[in-house]
Amino acid sequence: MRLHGTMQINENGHLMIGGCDTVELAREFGTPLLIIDEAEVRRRCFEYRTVFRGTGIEAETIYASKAFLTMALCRILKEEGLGLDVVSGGELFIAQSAGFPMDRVYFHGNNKTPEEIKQALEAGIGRFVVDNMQELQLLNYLAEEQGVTANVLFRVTPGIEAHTHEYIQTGQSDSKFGLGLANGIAMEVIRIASRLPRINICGLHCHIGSQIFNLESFRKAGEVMMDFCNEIRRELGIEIRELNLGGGIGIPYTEKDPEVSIRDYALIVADTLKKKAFQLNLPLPKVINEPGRYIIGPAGTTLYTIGVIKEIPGIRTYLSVDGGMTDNIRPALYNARYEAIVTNKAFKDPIKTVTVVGRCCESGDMLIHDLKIPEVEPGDILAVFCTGAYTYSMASNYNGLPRIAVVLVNDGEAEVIVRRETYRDLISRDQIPARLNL
Ligand SMILES: Cc1ncc(COP(=O)(O)O)c(C=O)c1O
Ligand SMILES: N[C@@H](CCCC[NH3+])C(=O)O
Repeated sequence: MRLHGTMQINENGHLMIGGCDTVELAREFGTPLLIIDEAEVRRRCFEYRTVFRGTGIEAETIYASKAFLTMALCRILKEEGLGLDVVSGGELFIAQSAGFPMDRVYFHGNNKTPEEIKQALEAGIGRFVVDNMQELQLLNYLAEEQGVTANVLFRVTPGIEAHTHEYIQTGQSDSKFGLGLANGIAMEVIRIASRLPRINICGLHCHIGSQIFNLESFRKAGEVMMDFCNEIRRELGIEIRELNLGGGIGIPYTEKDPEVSIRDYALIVADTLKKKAFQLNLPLPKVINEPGRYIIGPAGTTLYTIGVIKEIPGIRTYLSVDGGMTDNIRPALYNARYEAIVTNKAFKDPIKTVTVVGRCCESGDMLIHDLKIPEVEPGDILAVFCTGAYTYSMASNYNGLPRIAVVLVNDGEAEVIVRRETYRDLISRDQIPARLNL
């Protein structure tokens, strides 16, 4: 069992995070509860932001909001000097509301609406990551209307299949994202962009997928992108100065997963770009990294209260908790694996294997298939590790379950950064047509 970030077990055998006793946190704030370890978020931001130092490559790190975004997190990211990748007007609005510096915002998405593009232009965001020809034309038109210029990166699908779950691969040619390299569409769109008055071409972007452990995929992506920079210079006479290599570094959810070193990642990227730049006589581009999971995943832990324990003799023990696929869809969606401990019995030896399930009306609502735990009883608290990324941000109200609260812990202090939803929230947007009045 791997403990993450500031986790410790105290003398009572309770799990501590950020100097707070998780058993106390469960009592004070209720469960399910997502705990974010602030020091660990900051440490990971710092690590990413400084990892290219000494490689001779200029680098910038922007956090992929889709992994988890709240206004408090925006403030932390701002202080840590990161930028922000947003994929919707909604994520942009959260950043705007938190006073995040707009010039550090990158706007992604394969189907941005005219309203979202206008919102982003008015906000004065740093970069649009243009995904397709329609968007390019629309962006130029709307920028013209506002009398501004849009700074643009082009999202390219480099034709690389990263070794990860097929639902989270994005770099292959047959993808809804980005401009194809092999079929010439990327070059064609950039050619058109170079003639559009309101488009300022800053660079290229690619993102080959998520939860990737094999760093060689990033080497290949770097090579393909540098070759493409060379072609652009040859055909259009444009020098590409910014290269966004996306996110996607994998994290160890369980002891079986390897731990990827972002130092190794930075060395591979720097080595690849330097070699290619030398070979092709190209300027070294600035590298932009876009991690989501790496920054927030291990910094998050979800607390649940154990409820019904159902033993089917000779087959299995189901241990039900008070959350499930509504606060963490990943096991159901990607067959994702997690580790957990009973936080009030952390010193007790495991004596049996159980299947941890949620409370939704779905047989697929499983959180952990085989968890070894000590003797437990209803009311014990289960802490599931590494749940910061793509959990709260993918949460739903399925089965009328209110979304869970999020608490930020640091140095023995715990503060709510997202309050728990109430039943009132569940009906707050409902309207009853007058004809249905009683
Ligand atoms: C364009 C883009 N950038 C960055 C990310 C962040 O990926 P990860 O959380 O795996 O680092 C994603 C998600 O896969 C993405 O689609
Ligand atoms: N939501 C996914 C990753 C997809 C990232 C977005 N491109 C996950 O939980 O692993």
